[in-house]
Amino acid sequence: MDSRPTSLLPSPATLDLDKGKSHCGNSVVVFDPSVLQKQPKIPEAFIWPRCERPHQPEELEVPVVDLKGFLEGDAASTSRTAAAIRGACASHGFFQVMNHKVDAAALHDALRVAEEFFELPLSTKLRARRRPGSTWGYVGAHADRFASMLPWKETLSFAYDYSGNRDGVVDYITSKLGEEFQPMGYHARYLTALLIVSTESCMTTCDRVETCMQEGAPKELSLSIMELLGISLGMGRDYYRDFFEDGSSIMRCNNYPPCQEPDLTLGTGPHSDPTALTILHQDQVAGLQVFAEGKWWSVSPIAGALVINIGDTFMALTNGRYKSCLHRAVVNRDRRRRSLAFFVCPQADKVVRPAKELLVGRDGGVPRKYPDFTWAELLEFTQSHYRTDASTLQNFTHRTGMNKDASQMEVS
Ligand SMILES: C=C1C[C@]23C[C@H]1CC[C@H]2[C@]1(C)CCC[C@@](C)(C(=O)O)[C@H]1[C@@H]3C(=O)O
Ligand SMILES: O=C(O)CCC(=O)C(=O)O
Ligand SMILES: [Fe+2]
Repeated sequence: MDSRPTSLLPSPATLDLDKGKSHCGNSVVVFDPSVLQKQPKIPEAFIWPRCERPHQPEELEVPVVDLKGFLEGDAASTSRTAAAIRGACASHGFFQVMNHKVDAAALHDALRVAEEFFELPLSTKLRARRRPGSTWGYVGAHADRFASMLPWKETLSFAYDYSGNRDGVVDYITSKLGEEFQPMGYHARYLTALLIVSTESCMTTCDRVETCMQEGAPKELSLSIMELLGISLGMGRDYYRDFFEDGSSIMRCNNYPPCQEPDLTLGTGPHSDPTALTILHQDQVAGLQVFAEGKWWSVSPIAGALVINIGDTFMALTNGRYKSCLHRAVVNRDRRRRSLAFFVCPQADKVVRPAKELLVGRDGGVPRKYPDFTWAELLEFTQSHYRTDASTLQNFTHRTGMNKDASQMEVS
């Protein structure tokens, strides 16, 4: 007889939250990785349809771009880098960057800090759980929002304010977990700063935190990539840098525990990121897969490199010239996997609209593919109305009635 748990309740690995219901009407359940990772049969809710199930694909050859020359102002190196990025973004939107000035020790520390959080007892983590509609906080398997095809992961997310004020992170952690967790709050603040800051290895950790906070350096890597994207599109280096300068981004730590039936589930389901750009640090355990040329490919970690991918919002800004590509994360039997995703987003109310230079083709005007929208609108759609997948932008367009003749819309 099949002893598979049919639901998440009342397994010891799960817990009723506030005896409540989620906003979609399901019992609110959470999963405890310390129990679930040892269960020989995973609960039904984590099983994905056969057509979505993972396999071991070949490696996708994505360009590994060395940022050294560009960051030092070398013109020849900058145009080679921009050309490599142009090729990747026009086909699948994925590339990796080396010599990005985020030091390896800082990334290692960031993963360790995230791990410290994920190893806390479930009841403690739940004190920091994300509230419906918010991007902040701890989430286990998205069981508060969805009832089936649950992802085999837990996440901790923070809004990342480009103004350089990260005290909100400390306040959030201490208000949810208690004053005794203030050091972890500072670690989390440190973590949000580390991923995108230029640091010098001789500085102590404290010095680095202070530098991040005082000089507002944390946004530099994402804005450097925006410069390269601008150059690669012939828009000049400042165009997207300026657009994203006051951005409102999201930092997310993902923890994918081991799973005894890894072939039946997914760590993160197939989706395109709704955001503009994602900077991803994976630990040394492979798991990221990209759908290109009609099949799934692996994008394995390269020591020292960060994975960059274009999201739906940047695809819309380029009227579809640069692609936001379907990807997912798989899990495995023996090793937990961790990743840090920095989702770069425009300021919430800024209108996302392609520049007129990108609406000119060989034979004249090119019709608009997407309507004007704001990041606040698209974010609200993904959090309240639609589970992010391959067609988020398309469905967002239809749902909001913005599919009126987009080609007639005003251009900037
Ligand atoms: C705005 C966002 C929604 C998600 C987090 C950020 C950027 C990526 C989105 C997500 C990771 C895409 C896969 C599905 C999702 C539900 C997840 O598995 O976490 C998405 C995030 C979310 O809706 O919380
Ligand atoms: O963990 C990964 O490798 C990818 C996660 C991802 O795609 C996401 O969080 O959007
Ligand atoms: Fe993603």
